Formats: sequence, C-alpha cells, structure tokens
Amino acid sequence: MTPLELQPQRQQPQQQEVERQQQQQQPQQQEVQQQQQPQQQQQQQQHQPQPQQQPHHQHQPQQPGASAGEVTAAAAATIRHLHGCAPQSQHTPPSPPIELQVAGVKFLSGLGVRQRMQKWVAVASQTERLHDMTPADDQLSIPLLPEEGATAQPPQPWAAAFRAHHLNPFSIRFDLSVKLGLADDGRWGAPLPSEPLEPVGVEVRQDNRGRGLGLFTTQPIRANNVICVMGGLMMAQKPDGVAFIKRGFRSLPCTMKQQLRERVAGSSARPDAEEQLCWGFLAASFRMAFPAGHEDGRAGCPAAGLPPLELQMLGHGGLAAYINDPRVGAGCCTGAAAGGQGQQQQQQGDTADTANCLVVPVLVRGVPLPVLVALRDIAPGEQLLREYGNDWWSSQENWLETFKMYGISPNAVLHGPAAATPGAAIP
Ligand SMILES: C[S@@+](CC[C@H](N)C(=O)[O-])C[C@H]1O[C@@H](n2cnc3c(N)ncnc32)[C@H](O)[C@@H]1O
Repeated sequence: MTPLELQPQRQQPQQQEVERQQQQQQPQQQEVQQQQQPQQQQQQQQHQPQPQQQPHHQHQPQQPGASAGEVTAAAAATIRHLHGCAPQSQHTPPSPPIELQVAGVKFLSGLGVRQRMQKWVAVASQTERLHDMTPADDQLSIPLLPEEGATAQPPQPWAAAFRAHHLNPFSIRFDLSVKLGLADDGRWGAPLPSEPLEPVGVEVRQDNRGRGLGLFTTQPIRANNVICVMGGLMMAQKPDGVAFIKRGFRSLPCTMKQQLRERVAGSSARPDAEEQLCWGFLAASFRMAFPAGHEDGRAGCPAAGLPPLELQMLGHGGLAAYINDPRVGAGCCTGAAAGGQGQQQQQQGDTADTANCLVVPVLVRGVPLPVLVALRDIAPGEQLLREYGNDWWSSQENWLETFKMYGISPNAVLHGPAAATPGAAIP
C-alpha cells in the first residue's frame, strides 16, 4: 500500500461544453433506487444500519450579487435547532442558500463546488462513460500529496495523522463508495446522494470526563471504516465562517433568539449582549475547519485546489456533532467555567485520551466531503473522539473565560437551562 495518492489532473473545458456534457451525463431520476431515510435517532437511542440510497443533490440558483455576509445571514435564518445535531425534520425547508448538497453536506451558494463537480464529470466523460468508471478508483480520491512545488511544506495535519496511523486510502475509498450507494455494478453512474450519511451502531450518552454528551459505539468499528460523512453547512472560512459566527444571531428567527436568551437567563450579562454571547459560543463550538488545520490556521487543501473551508454543524449537522475532542480537563463542562474541576483532574495525573477517528477530505467526483474514518479498531462502548485542533481550542478559551465572568453555564448554552446544574442529566 502506498499512502500517497494523486488527484487526477483535469482540464478546464469551455463552460458551454461542460453544461452540454453534464446534461448528457445526468442520469435519469428513475435510475435512483428506492430511497430509505436514514433515521436521525435522538439521544440515548441505538442506531441501526440504514441503506444510503438517496435522491440526487438539490440546486438552488445563487442569488445574483449576494455578498458573503448575505449568504451566511440567509443560512442562519434557516436555523430551527440550537445544537449541531439537528433532528432530521429540521433539515427540510426552509432551506439555506445552497448550490449543492451531497451526503448531508450543504455547500453554500458561491463556493463553486457544483460547477467543480460539473467540470469533473464533463472532463472525465471525454475519455470514459461515468457508468464505466470504478467509483473507488476513478471517481473518489484522497488528496494526500502537497501542492506541486510545495513539497518542502510539512504535510497537512490530517495527512500526517493519516500516515502515522497507516490508513489505507483504497479501503477508505471503497467503503465510502459502498456507503454512498455507488459500489453496485449498474450504479457507478448514479447521482450522488443528498441525504446524510449518518453513523450506525452508536449512541449519545454522558461523557464522564467533563466533556458533556458524547457519541459512543455499540458495535465494533474496524480501522479504515468510514463512520459517517460530517453533515452541516460548508462555507469558506473567510469571510463566510467568520461572518456566520460574528453576526449570524441577527438573522435568527425570533423563536431561536428567545431560546438563546433563555439559555443565559440569570447571568450578569446585559440583555443586549446575551444573544450574541450565546450564539457566538454555539457557532464556534460546532464549527470545524476543513480539511482540519490543527495548527495556526493551516487549513485548506491546496493539493485539491480548495480554499480553506469550514463546516458549520449548528442547526444543520447530524450525530457526529456529538463527537468530543480527546483533551481532558480542557474547560467547558467541568473546566474553567465550572470551577476548575477539569484542571484538578489533570493535576491528579489523569491520563489524556487519544483520538480514534479522523476527518479525511475525500473528493467524490470533485466534491470535497468531510469523511470521518476510524484510525484504529474501536471496541463497542468506546467513545468516538476526534482532534478539534489548537485554533478551535484558543477560540473556546475566550468564550469560556467570558462565560465565567458573566456566570454563564456552557452546559446550559449547549443543552438548555435544565443542564446548568453540575451533575444534572442533560436532556
Ligand atoms: C461539537 S460539541 C460536542 C458535543 C458536546 N459535548 C455536547 O454535549 O453536545 C463541542 C462542545 O463539547 C464540549 N467538549 C468537547 N470536547 C471537550 C473536551 N475535551 N473537554 C471539554 N469540553 C469538551 C465543549 O463544550 C464544546 O464546546
């Protein structure tokens, strides 16, 4: 096995030709087999495997002249659930301004990912029919090589973790092609599914090391297994991601604003600052740099020709939003904002946990998907843990210190006022 893969070089055909060929290649809707909704189970429920045959991606025309701030404001306006794991029913209209949705990943208008996919299909089909291209070999790729001419650069942190754990790119691509419903002969040219690819054999329950609720396995997972595709809103880190966190609360529906205020009720923050504080913490908590840049904002995926992106799970994600970071005593639920119990745990020689899964960028017909992969064999009962990265933690520290100053409980902000009492069962 070689851990290095090259993204096939694709030409840039003329747009008209692209669209013409795309239309020719567009499989008929009838090709899509009977769909089964993946069950969006709630807390404490076990998840059973569900076939992932889903309808084609949706397309909403980009609003002409819409600025980045307007697109993210429109996206925030569609939020109906103040956690990263939104019930399946909340994924349906009103929809955010998206140009493409694949496996529960909603690419915001203006990113150009839909066009990227169309070009990929058009160029690929110049030499071979999509129906004849093996999904795992010809349609999916993992951009592990650094950008040409940048070989002196250290590998992206996710790529370093990928290699350190000796993950097998082919196994991952094959498993993903199966889970996307493309692997059966006769379905190689099928449309990409739009519905979420959720983890199976998992349950949400309380973490006992101060991290709030977490996602635990109920079935064994083997190394290289695709656990899920991380669902949510995909946007450019700058300016969209920043605008979403800083100003998204302004566009929220009134009911959501009211819920935000209830979650910080009783704090010493001025009422006009409450929504902003609560929203900022939630949006920062459920953001994920993609591909993961663990250090100094070194996100992005130059080898795949992508700018730094970020996935925002708040109101639009799935069960993977419950996956915690392995650090112990880092703050939040028992740390700084709850009297330093977390720090004490660390001082008492508590050993740190380590990540057992990694978000790998996989290009599926040119579409970058955040795919959660098992770094090693994971036994039933283990908690799934992934590294959030130092950037995420430095932002979290700011929020926690500010919460502490105003007497705000991070638990209450994540799960509602009933969760504010230390030791309370989180609803
Ligand atoms: C993506 S959510 C994970 C699910 C969350 N634990 C819950 O109860 O809904 C991120 C939040 O989980 C908590 N968290 C995750 N990892 C943590 C850790 N290592 N230490 C303390 N809190 C953590 C923090 O409150 C963070 O803002």
